Amino acid sequence: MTTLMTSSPSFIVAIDGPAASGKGTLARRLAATLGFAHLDTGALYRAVGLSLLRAGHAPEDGAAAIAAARGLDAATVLPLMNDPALRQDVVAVAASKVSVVPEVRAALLDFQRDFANHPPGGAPGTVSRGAVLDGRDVGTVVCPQAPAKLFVTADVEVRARRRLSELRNTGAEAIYDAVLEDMKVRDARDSQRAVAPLKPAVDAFLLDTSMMDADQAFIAAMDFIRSRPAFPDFL
Ligand SMILES: Nc1ncnc2c1ncn2[C@@H]1O[C@H](COP(=O)(O)OP(=O)(O)O)[C@@H](O)[C@H]1O
Ligand SMILES: Nc1ccn([C@@H]2O[C@H](COP(=O)(O)OP(=O)(O)O)[C@@H](O)[C@H]2O)c(=O)n1
Repeated sequence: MTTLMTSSPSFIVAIDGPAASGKGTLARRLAATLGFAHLDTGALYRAVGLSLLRAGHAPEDGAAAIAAARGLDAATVLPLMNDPALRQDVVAVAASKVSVVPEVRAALLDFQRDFANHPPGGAPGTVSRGAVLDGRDVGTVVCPQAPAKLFVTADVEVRARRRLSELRNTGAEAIYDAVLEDMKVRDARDSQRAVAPLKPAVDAFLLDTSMMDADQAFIAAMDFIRSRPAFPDFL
């Protein structure tokens, strides 16, 4: 990852979209190509959901969710990012329930903004020249000043098939109808909540990946990012 000792502003790529639209796959590849740091903001909400489930609380328990979100810091969250337990469907559902609570969202905001503005480099104490964050409200709330915003989507049936094969590849037992239904309920909850609902930023580039493979989505996203006036000339 590129390191930098100057104080040039971080170039932020904000990627939002519904479940299994391909935003995480795209964000990881963009970050690797550009030499930027990557933050999967959904993993923060999943970490709150998972800690509630592990402590035996219902995901609807707002007070427990607020306490869990306030207790997360970089030292606890970053090692959790690759924990396979975060990827379970039950954790995704819990994440979407805790993410409705405004105090939970507020508790996670500073961490996300700090990551975007001071993205960590590959070695301790270094920073990257930019950051790619993916989630639901990165372009609208977390980093509304980001020079490159993308809204990645796909038909819900396509997304359900993608998530089904992803779950089955991890050895989980999953049924298409149940995955599709869960996804519809989660999409509705994410889009209809009062605070930071899932929606494209007004200046977001809309990328419908229903008929695209991951390579085609990557090429379209890179073309858009390179076309942004603030795109750094060192890349
Ligand atoms: N454009 C694409 N076409 C087909 N499959 C894709 C595409 N992008 C991602 N996938 C696959 O779909 C699944 C969900 O992608 P992911 O990036 O995790 O979505 P999200 O982060 O939006 O939930 C993964 O198994 C991934 O490999
Ligand atoms: N920036 C974000 C990211 C995720 N979330 C919530 O966290 C849940 C899990 O997010 P995710 O990105 O890990 O989910 P997938 O898109 O991978 O299925 C979402 O359904 C949202 O409810 C959010 O509210 N805001």
